[in-house]
Amino acid sequence: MAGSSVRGGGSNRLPLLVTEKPTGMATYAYRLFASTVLAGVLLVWLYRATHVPPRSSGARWWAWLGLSAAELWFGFYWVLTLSVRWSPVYRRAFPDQLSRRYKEEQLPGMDIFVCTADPTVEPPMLVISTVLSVMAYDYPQEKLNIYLSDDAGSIITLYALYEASEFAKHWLPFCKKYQVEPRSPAAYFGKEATPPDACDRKEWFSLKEMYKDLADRVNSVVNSGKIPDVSKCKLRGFSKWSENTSFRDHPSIVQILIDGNKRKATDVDGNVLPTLVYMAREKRPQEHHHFKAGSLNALIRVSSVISNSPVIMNVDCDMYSNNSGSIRDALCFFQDEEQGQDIAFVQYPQNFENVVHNDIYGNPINTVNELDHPCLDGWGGMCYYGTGCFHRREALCGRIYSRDYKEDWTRMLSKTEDVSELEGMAESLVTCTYEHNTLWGIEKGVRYGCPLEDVITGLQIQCRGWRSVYHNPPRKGFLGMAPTSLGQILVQHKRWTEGFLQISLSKYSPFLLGHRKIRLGLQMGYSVCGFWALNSFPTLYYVTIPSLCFLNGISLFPEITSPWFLPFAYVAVAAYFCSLVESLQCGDTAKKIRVVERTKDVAFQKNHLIPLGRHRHNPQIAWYH
Ligand SMILES: O=c1ccn([C@@H]2O[C@H](COP(=O)(O)OP(=O)(O)O[C@H]3O[C@H](CO)[C@@H](O)[C@H](O)[C@H]3O)[C@@H](O)[C@H]2O)c(=O)[nH]1
Ligand SMILES: [Mn+2]
Repeated sequence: MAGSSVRGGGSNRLPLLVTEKPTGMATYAYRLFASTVLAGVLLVWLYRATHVPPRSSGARWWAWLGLSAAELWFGFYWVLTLSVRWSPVYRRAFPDQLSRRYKEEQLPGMDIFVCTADPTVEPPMLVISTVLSVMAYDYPQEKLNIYLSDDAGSIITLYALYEASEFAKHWLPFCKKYQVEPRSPAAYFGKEATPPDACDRKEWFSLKEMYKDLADRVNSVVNSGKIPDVSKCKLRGFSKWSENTSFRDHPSIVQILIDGNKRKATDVDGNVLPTLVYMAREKRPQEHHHFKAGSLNALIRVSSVISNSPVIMNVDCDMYSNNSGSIRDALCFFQDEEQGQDIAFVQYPQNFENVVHNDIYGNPINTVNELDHPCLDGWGGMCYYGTGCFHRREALCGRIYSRDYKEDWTRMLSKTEDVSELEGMAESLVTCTYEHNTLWGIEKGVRYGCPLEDVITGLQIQCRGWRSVYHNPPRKGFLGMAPTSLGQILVQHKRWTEGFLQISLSKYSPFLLGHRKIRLGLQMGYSVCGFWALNSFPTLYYVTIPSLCFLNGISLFPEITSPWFLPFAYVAVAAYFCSLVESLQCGDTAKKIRVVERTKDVAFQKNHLIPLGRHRHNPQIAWYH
């Protein structure tokens, strides 16, 4: 793919990042092809306009009218899709250069947010495996701060997190010593049945055993619904739950499980551990909580008094870090002197671990990951889709981009020593009423009031002058769970398409909100998803009406011997052929089979990890190999 490339960094230094474009030849060939299709589309429109049957032909006239409208729509939609084919860019980061340029102590602090909402569909073991995977990033531990938002306000999740904080003391040094990948213990032990050569066998088995014990303890608490009394003495937070507490009605709870500042918070090798915080914002039945957007905004505020790092990363609890180098990769973008100034966020693709190569439901979304997103990036604005994304805190909190703004990457919060004072302060920021009459959810933080809050948030950030980039390294940054049954897929797609359509038809449409603020290509790029749902009407019309007319002897298309037949045939064949080639190039296969149940190690899963049949996307399959 590499054609021309733009280098970042100072002119006499090696770059932190390189931006590559396809070769000139490939681009011109595609554009030439696209113009022939455009000519075909115009001819189809011309045919429809010049061969309208007389009004008196009744059904034929009506069918003709509908068909013309459908073809007009398809043509318009195809023009929109040109924007996500036009000029892809591919980014490469050079973390080695980052470490050459900056000493470890000069690297910025990093706040990582994990969201969970329901311990029955997102089992605590899944949540803490994700938490452990992000705690184990290859990054100075004293600069890492992990926050878990629990929208279920579940004491069991806090208990699981407490267990995870103890296990981390063994897991983190082990990961570092043996360069373990991936660093989610569930995914790692699920994949590796025996110790790799580099590992000390005894150490490996004892760690695996320790993990099994942890899973046993957590799962037995999940099953009994009661946490052991001895654990209760260990954390102040446990006392916040009372008889009347429910997930819809409870006070705010902030518990710092590991205080990275404290000397005693060290792993078994004596290295500091990352800060680990549990948060359940206050919930009252009469107050709206704004779902995930509300919890992300609460996390932004809580973290602002505990660590206030200039970079924030967020993941869903079912999406673990699969690459311990992602933080350093992302920093190459923010810290590049030439290209990084105006970057607000770096979005990683959504990849799934539970799909097979020939997935029938198209879950791997290969063309979107390999082509659409690089094109959005090419227009200066990859969208934000809610997980696997690194944000500049200032941009997320509403700052308008200006050339003179210089980020102070090394800023540190002068921390209050007293942990319970800090917790109290943080708790006061996540009460139900805190956001009343503020700009939270409007101009600040993640937007409220729309099913795709993340996409609008990203668009708003771009409208404030910032740019965003897409990074898709060979070793995937994050792996999540894809829905596996037709029912679940339909529900998810309905939510996405509805959400996108709602945006496109509202005042937040990329054409209105982005007018003169983002490039036309990007507005069109957003609209590809935005208007996707509308395709269903012309498609339904196209597959039913002409067939019905055909059965009744009403002709709507040119005779095969007529020259007008050519544009119809060409447009159809060219469009399908092009999308087949694209899919194959992006890693799809022509074969499609169903996601298969993984039977490997089922006994291990059953006994030691998550009770099967709990995860919402995956009722039949345990969520790891
Ligand atoms: O009230 C809520 C509801 C959800 N979540 C969390 O939000 C995440 C995503 O929710 P989920 O129901 O799993 O939605 P998906 O459809 O799987 O998520 C996709 O679509 C969402 C809406 O665009 C994005 O926010 C997600 O990042 C993206 O993975 C999960 O971690 C939940 O725990 C909360 O924290 N609070
Ligand atoms: Mn999900």
